[in-house]
Amino acid sequence: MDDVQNVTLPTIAMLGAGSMGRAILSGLLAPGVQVAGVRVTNRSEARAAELAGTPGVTAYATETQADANRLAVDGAQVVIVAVKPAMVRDLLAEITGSLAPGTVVVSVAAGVNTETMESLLPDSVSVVRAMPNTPAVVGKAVTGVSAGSRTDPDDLEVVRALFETVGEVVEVPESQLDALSTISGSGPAYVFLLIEALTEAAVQKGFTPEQAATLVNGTFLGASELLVSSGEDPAELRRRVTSPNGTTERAIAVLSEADLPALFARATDAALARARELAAG
Ligand SMILES: NC(=O)C1=CN([C@@H]2O[C@H](COP(=O)(O)OP(=O)(O)OC[C@H]3O[C@@H](n4cnc5c(N)ncnc54)[C@H](OP(=O)(O)O)[C@@H]3O)[C@@H](O)[C@H]2O)C=CC1
Ligand SMILES: O=C(O)[C@@H]1CCC=N1
Repeated sequence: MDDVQNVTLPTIAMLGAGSMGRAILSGLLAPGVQVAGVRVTNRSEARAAELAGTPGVTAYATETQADANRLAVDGAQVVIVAVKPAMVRDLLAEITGSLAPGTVVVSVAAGVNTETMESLLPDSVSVVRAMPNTPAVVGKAVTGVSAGSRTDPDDLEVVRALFETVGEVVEVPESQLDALSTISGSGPAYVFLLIEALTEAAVQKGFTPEQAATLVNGTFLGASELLVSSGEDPAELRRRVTSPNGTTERAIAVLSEADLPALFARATDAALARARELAAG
């Protein structure tokens, strides 16, 4: 991701311009990324209209143009499906007749597996699943990608290049993609929850909301950068903050009572169970 210069991508159709669709679009439209063309569809006209003015983008709203999705995929080499999981099957049924042989359909939808999607599309179309996360907006996504049964290495390379425009890409077997989603797909929400909680504690201690945001956001950013740039074990970095018999030790003792590893295991198990419900349709 550090060098997205000279990336050339084929014509892409993005179906669904919600949180995730727009986050991916921000990477595709970044300087240095050459895309043969970008077509975007969205159900509501308001969001499509916001994007319609973007240079290089053609936007359609299904609300006002019934064949918007079919128009967008016609001639596109890569189709990104970024609607809610419950809508994926209907959307694929809608576009199946408009896909050219060799098109790569990439779904970012949680749960819905490639076998289901392949069964709804022609044999000549390859299906890939991707699980990005919202830091794509700032070029810091982590995206898991998994090939379907009809995906050849070139297809996967295109998908990798596409998601590298918004961050890092990790290839995993599809059997692990829902688990990956519970970690990095949902992960930004866990981090924001921790930030919200620590900010609330700061405000309770008398800091203004602005001061609290500076203290907490700066601490998360600084700690993350320290972790990544030092390459050290987070447990060791934590120990360096925790002076023997000091203040942090008391705080960590309280936090440890909550058994955070067990709590995160339960939370991610719950997310995984939901992915399986979504897979069932
Ligand atoms: N949010 C996240 O962090 C992540 C989400 N995902 C996946 O991304 C997908 C989208 O999630 P998210 O962006 O959060 O959801 P949103 O509800 O924000 O986005 C979905 C978008 O799809 C549009 N839409 C609905 N039906 C159609 C249609 N038939 N044709 C074209 N557009 C349509 C909606 O339009 P309207 O303006 O009318 O609502 C909406 O803008 C989900 O499958 C989710 O599992 C994956 C990884 C992370
Ligand atoms: O909550 C969801 O279902 C999606 C998938 C991962 C992140 N957001």
